[in-house]
Formats: sequence, C-alpha cells, structure tokens
Amino acid sequence: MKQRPILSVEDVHHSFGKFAALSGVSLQVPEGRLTALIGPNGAGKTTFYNVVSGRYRPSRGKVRFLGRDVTGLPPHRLCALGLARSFQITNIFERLTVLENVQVPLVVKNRGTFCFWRRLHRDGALEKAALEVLAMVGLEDKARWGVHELPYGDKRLVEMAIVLAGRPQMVLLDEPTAGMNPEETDHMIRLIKSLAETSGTTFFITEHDMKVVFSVADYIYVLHQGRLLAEGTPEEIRADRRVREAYLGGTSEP
Ligand SMILES: Nc1ncnc2c1ncn2[C@@H]1O[C@H](COP(=O)(O)OP(=O)(O)OP(=O)(O)O)[C@@H](O)[C@H]1O
Repeated sequence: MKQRPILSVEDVHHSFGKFAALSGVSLQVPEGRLTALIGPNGAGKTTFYNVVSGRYRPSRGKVRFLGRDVTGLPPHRLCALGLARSFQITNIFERLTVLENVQVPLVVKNRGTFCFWRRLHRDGALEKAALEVLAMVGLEDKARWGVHELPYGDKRLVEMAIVLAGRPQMVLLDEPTAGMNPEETDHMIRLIKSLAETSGTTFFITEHDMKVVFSVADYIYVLHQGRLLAEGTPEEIRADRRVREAYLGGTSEP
C-alpha cells in the first residue's frame, strides 16, 4: 500500500483467558481509501475492532493513529483525536427528533466554549450545521421527524449522521448494513461509497454481507482464527483459494 497510513496496527495479540482471539495481527489503513476487514464467524473481527477503538487494551502490539501511539487509549480519547466508531442504534435518542439527535454531538464537540454554543443557538448555526450533516446522509427531509417514527434503515442513517457530526478523520463501521432489507442495503452502499469519495473521511468496515464488501472496498484484509489470512483488492480476495476454504470449505466464493 503506497498511501500514508492513517491507522497502523502492529503485531496485535489479544487473549480471553488462555484463548488467543488475535495472534500477531498487523495491518495498515491508508488515508482516504475504503478498507474492509472480513472473516468467517469467530475470526476475531469484533475483538480487533474493540482493540482499535480502545475498548480492549491488546495483550501485545501497538495501534498507531496518524502516526501517534494510541494503544489502549479509551474510546472517548480516540474520538477526540478523530477516530470514531459507529454506534449501534440503541445509542440514538428515540424520543428526540432526527435533527436534535445530530445537534447533540455538535454541542458536545464544541463544549467548553459556552459562548460559542450560545452563539450557535442564537444565529441558528447549530441547526444549519446539523442540517448539513443530515444532507450528507440524505435525511434532511426527515429532520423534524421523531426518531421513533423512522424505519430501521433510516435509524442506521441517523447513527451515521451522529458519527459524521463529530467530523472524524476516520470511522470504524461495524456491519453498516446488518438487519437492513435489500433496498436499504443498496442505499447504504451508495452512501458509504459517496461519503468515502467526498467527505475526506477514511472508512474501515467490517461486514458479513460479501455483496457490500466487494462493492465498496478498495482493499480487503481477511482474518481467520485470529490471524491475518490474506489481503488484497476485491478481485484478489475473490480469487484467493485460502479465503474460499476458510469460508465455505473451498466450494464457493466468500
Ligand atoms: N469476551 C469474550 N470472552 C471470551 N471469548 C470471547 C470473548 N469475545 C470473543 N470471544 C471469542 O473470541 C473469538 C473471536 O470472537 P469475535 O467476536 O471477535 O469474532 P468475529 O469475527 O467478530 O465473529 P462474528 O462474525 O461471529 O461476530 C471467538 O471464538 C469468540 O468466542
């Protein structure tokens, strides 16, 4: 990979008791590219995300973000540095409107500057900023809806808007299309692609749905039994015999 890595993971190990869930995983995520991490059930993807996003401190190894050693920093510190993780929709405020949900992180991001916050309210800048973020995910027309009125796919878009409101440099997207119907999935695929191209944010996704992975990712890493099994472009991964074997005993594509 030629581009500057925004995220670099070096020889990461993580164990639960005697069970090694990650064994010597190293990878790099280049700035501005859409990178995916895939692997069969139990491969270690969630554990890896928890290490990178600061929920777990690895038993060994380093995580560097923008060249800085961030190993073991808690999620809120990483978020402040520009590394955000998509939250599950359980973290959305159902009783607030879509607009208010996006205003919350904008206020949090600007906390400590009370005068700024007051000014935001006074001149409508807070609402304008939130509407801009909602336009990025195509939800501006539903800004005044209560979140509880939204279909599931739109709630996931609110989740995305909340993450984007913090203007992160990099977003870890954990199963962005999980639970979506085909139409919602297609919309989310188009959105992720367009955000990756236009927002200046680097996306790193895990996803079970191979249609999603192969249509959005520029580069793919494959985990298997806690180790990196393969890496490459979607075409290379699709053609990789080891990857086929890891998924379905070699009889089918991942
Ligand atoms: N808190 C935990 N305590 C003990 N073992 C765990 C814990 N979390 C995960 N594991 C084990 O670590 C291994 C990797 O799990 P992980 O959830 O990271 O895999 P995954 O690739 O995300 O799987 P899936 O695709 O099924 O979500 C599995 O064998 C799992 O049972």
